[in-house]
Amino acid sequence: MEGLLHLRDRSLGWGDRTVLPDLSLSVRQGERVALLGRSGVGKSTLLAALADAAGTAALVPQDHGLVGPLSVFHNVWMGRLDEFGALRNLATLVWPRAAQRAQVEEVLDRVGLSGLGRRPVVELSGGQRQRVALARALLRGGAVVLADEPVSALDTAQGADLLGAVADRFDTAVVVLHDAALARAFATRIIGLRDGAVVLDAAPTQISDADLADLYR
Ligand SMILES: Nc1ncnc2c1ncn2[C@@H]1O[C@H](COP(=O)(O)OP(=O)(O)OP(=O)(O)O)[C@@H](O)[C@H]1O
Repeated sequence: MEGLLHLRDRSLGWGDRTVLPDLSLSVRQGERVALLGRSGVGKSTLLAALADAAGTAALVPQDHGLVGPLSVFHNVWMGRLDEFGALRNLATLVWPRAAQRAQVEEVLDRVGLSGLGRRPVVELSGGQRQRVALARALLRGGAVVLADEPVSALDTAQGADLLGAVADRFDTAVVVLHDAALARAFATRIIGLRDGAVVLDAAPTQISDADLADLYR
């Protein structure tokens, strides 16, 4: 059965450089996938291909994809820009309505950034920026989220809490993580990449700590 996100016999890479040759992967509706593997193995490359396959999805890029000089409010509201026309978006940029502010404040509360809506993103810490990027995805919502190390700058408890928010908000998720414990707690399926291939693909309960450690050797 084809999945919600489906790649078949794809060679993924950049320019003439192949990173993941002959890759086939399906993500089914309702799955929460944790993508693990060493730095440079191709996790972001795979996520980019899944974003193309998804067509529409909430995205949390590794570099957060925020506009530094703009406020937290405006960066979070960007998650919903595609729902409205240019004029309405311009009006929101200049003079946000109370209801819009309230919607943004609700997701800011959820990520622990209450009251920071007016602050320019450039004035935030790395962990706060990461939470703004998560808040933007939570506001956007939708069926699928694709997130690249969305909690890497947070402590384990905060990371687990915010991954819980992601799990509550999205039916299907593919999340690059580097913390094996967080991956076990969050995921219904762990996919491990090594040497250009998927070498692990199973439920967390079927995967040993030694299997996970092997990914990083
Ligand atoms: N935009 C790009 N243009 C060219 N090469 C790229 C680009 N992005 C990644 N690469 C290359 O593709 C390979 C895989 O990178 P990728 O970012 O997918 O790895 P990763 O597993 O996500 O790494 P990390 O954990 O460090 O983020 C690397 O060799 C990298 O140099």
